[in-house]
Amino acid sequence: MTTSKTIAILGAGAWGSTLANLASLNGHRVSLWSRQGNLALEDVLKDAEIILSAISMKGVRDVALLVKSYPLSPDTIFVTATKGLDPKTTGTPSQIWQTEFPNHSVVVLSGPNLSEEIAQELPAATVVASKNLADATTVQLVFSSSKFRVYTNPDSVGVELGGTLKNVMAIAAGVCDGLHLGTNAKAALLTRGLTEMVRIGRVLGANTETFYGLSGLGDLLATCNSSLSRNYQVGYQLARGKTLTEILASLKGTAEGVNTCQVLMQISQQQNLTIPITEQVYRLLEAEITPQKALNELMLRDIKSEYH
Ligand SMILES: NC(=O)C1=CN([C@@H]2O[C@H](COP(=O)(O)OP(=O)(O)OC[C@H]3O[C@@H](n4cnc5c(N)ncnc54)[C@H](OP(=O)(O)O)[C@@H]3O)[C@@H](O)[C@H]2O)C=CC1
Ligand SMILES: O=C(CO)COP(=O)(O)O
Repeated sequence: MTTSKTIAILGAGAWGSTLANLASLNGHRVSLWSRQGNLALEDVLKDAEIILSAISMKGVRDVALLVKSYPLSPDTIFVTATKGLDPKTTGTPSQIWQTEFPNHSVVVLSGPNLSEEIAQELPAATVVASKNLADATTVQLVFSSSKFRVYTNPDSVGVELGGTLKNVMAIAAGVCDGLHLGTNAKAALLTRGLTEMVRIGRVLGANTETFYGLSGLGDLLATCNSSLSRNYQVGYQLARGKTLTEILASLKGTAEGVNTCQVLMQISQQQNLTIPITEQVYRLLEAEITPQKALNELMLRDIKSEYH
């Protein structure tokens, strides 16, 4: 346990509300802010020792700029729990927060954390990442409980990218299950998907090892095997013949993989990266191909060594 902290949580969606509850249960003073709530941002930020953002990617920059217009204590720690990439800069949410608040510590929180299971008090684990171990440890203590086990990691880029990149693979996994391709196909997809995540992560400055931990492989397994995942649902319903517009219209909450996939296509062109699974997911989301055609494209690529 740690001394009681004053915590502002920005974003009262599924994840922000769940994290707010975890911190409250540990005895912290938590205020939850969203555009539609009745608390004023200024009041929520006043005295905050920790500001945690669980805003969808599309709102992160606007909210960061809004927060910037209020006075903060120089010791306030930012925590970001968003899993997405910025279409404007191709950067991560933590990079946005760090750019806007260069003198503050920014900690990433990411892991296999389907919020509905955590809200049901089922056990789960996560990672808080920062080069500043003291600040990561502060956040670890805030959230740790018998139901929520929190690890630290110094590789914040790797931890953040694990949670972000797996969303694209979760769309692919949903397609795989929606087409009833079987267990072998799913194992092949997830394993090659992890290779692709590592390939992208390395050019963006992540440690390879991080992708084999909770925030990489762990989150890949959770999200790709659960119908609770919105990204998985997008893929599953595409395979069942729905259009993306129809799916997004009825989806509860945010499926970040749709936007992430577009940003990854930009990154792959800039960095000359080969990301075949992401590319097929992109073409499918753009309605350029059918799920069956995407499968064929992947199966009939040039044969090669597993290490490439
Ligand atoms: N749900 C989960 O299981 C997990 C989700 N995440 C990640 O957390 C993030 C949020 O997910 P989740 O809570 O599920 O999503 P929801 O769609 O449930 O909630 C999104 C939140 O972001 C806010 N928001 C969206 N756009 C803007 C904007 N332009 N300006 C201000 N606020 C905005 C919404 O505010 P408003 O209500 O005002 O629209 C809402 O509070 C995502 O990046 C997701 O990948 C990470 C781990 C687990
Ligand atoms: O990130 C998540 C689980 O770790 C939530 O996944 P979805 O956003 O696909 O629902």
